[in-house]
Amino acid sequence: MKSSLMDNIPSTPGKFKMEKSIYNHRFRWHYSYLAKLTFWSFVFFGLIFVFFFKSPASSAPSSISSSSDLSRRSLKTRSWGGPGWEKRVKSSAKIRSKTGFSVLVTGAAGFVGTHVSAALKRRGDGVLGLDNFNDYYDPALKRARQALLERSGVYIVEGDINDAALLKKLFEVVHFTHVMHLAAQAGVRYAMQNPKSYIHSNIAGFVNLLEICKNANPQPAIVWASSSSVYGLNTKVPFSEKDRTDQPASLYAATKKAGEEIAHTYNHIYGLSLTGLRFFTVYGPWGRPDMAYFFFTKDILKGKSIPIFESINHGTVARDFTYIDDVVKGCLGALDTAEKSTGSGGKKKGAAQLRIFNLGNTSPVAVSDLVSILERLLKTKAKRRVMKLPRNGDVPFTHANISFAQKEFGYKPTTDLQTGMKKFVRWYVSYYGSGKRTDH
Ligand SMILES: O=C(O)[C@H]1O[C@H](OP(=O)(O)OP(=O)(O)OC[C@H]2O[C@@H](n3ccc(=O)[nH]c3=O)[C@H](O)[C@@H]2O)[C@H](O)[C@@H](O)[C@H]1O
Repeated sequence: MKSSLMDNIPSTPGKFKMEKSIYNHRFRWHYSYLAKLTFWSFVFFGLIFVFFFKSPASSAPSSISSSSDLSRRSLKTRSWGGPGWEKRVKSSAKIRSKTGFSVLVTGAAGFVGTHVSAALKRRGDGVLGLDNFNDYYDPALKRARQALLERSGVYIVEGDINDAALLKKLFEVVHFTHVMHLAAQAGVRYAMQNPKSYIHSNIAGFVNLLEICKNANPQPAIVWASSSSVYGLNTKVPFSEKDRTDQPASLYAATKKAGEEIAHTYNHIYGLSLTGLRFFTVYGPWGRPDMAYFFFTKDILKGKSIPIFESINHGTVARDFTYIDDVVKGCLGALDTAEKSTGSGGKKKGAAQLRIFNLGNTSPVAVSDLVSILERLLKTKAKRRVMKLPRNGDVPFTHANISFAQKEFGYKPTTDLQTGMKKFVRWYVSYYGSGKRTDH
């Protein structure tokens, strides 16, 4: 008898210890009632599930909808999707001049991204930003840059370049003519601490973006940030685009070099127009706190000692420091001379443009001279701690030959380190005060 009761009642049998003969009818009634309840509960929760996971704000291709992804997405409310969001995206990307572009700027809350976005917007291009606001350095600075851009009409979508669904959606909402791809894991030395972040952003993220661009119709032209670090252990100076770049000294450099090779592949197979820009130690207002000139400034003001690297036999370590406004001009020049991609819907129709340019200053300065400039501007003596260049991926010097960029789009840097640092220090003091704040 017990077994038949168990057969009939699928759940919590202990609650139903009753005599079959007397309660037979009641049982059947309970059973059918429970079955209906269970059925409608399934329908109800099923509808809730469909509503939350299949709404436009969270639509994702099956490739990324593993259970862990789903739970992560359900915990973090999507910050994109919906009619209001699409309206904002369209308005930000709207071209406001006769010959303007519609540009997706990845890494728009980053240092170079913010300046480039503002410059494009100023001249009437439509600009939509994308940034994941990661905490590699103080996200508050990225938020402040975002606020700055918002005031000039640039909206930054919060998301990662690895998010295929988001990128796809952006290209559905806007027919971007250009992509200015500046999102990356930056920093040479940090690659030893967090190597995976470089693979995630600089390789996987770049490929993800190229996959979306190759399928877009029309395909955009892409200008993206490579790095002077690709020259690695090259000793021929000044560095020319024709020089060898097969000896990277850091994983950061290796991922940027990989990006250049990946760009070649997408250009070759799919007809994407691709221009890589090798930036040389870019500095200026709203800069990156992980860079030496930035934390030297902070530490000099605080009276903390600063490590100054020197190469073998007390040789100077030098950089071709390049001021942000000059780099922005280079970025715009590259965008303006970028030819259209030739493919559509993932198919190549003809040969497309593939370029690499150095964007440097062509006058390297020793790091110890940078410190002297900062001392003068800050009116404070630095506590110098000179030390041997650690084995951290840093190279002893960089020096750009910029004749190719000059020839192609008239690139001509005009700001020397003294002048540029003056502007940086003025911004730094107005933003952080003269050294008391410690939150960066
Ligand atoms: O051109 C690039 O493509 C790269 O430029 C930048 O790298 P770098 O040129 O290495 O700049 P940065 O770290 O400011 O060090 C400057 C100098 O200070 C020296 N340095 C550094 C730290 C220290 O404690 N002491 C020191 O002497 C150090 O040895 C170096 O000589 C970007 O960070 C990078 O993301 C990438 O864009």
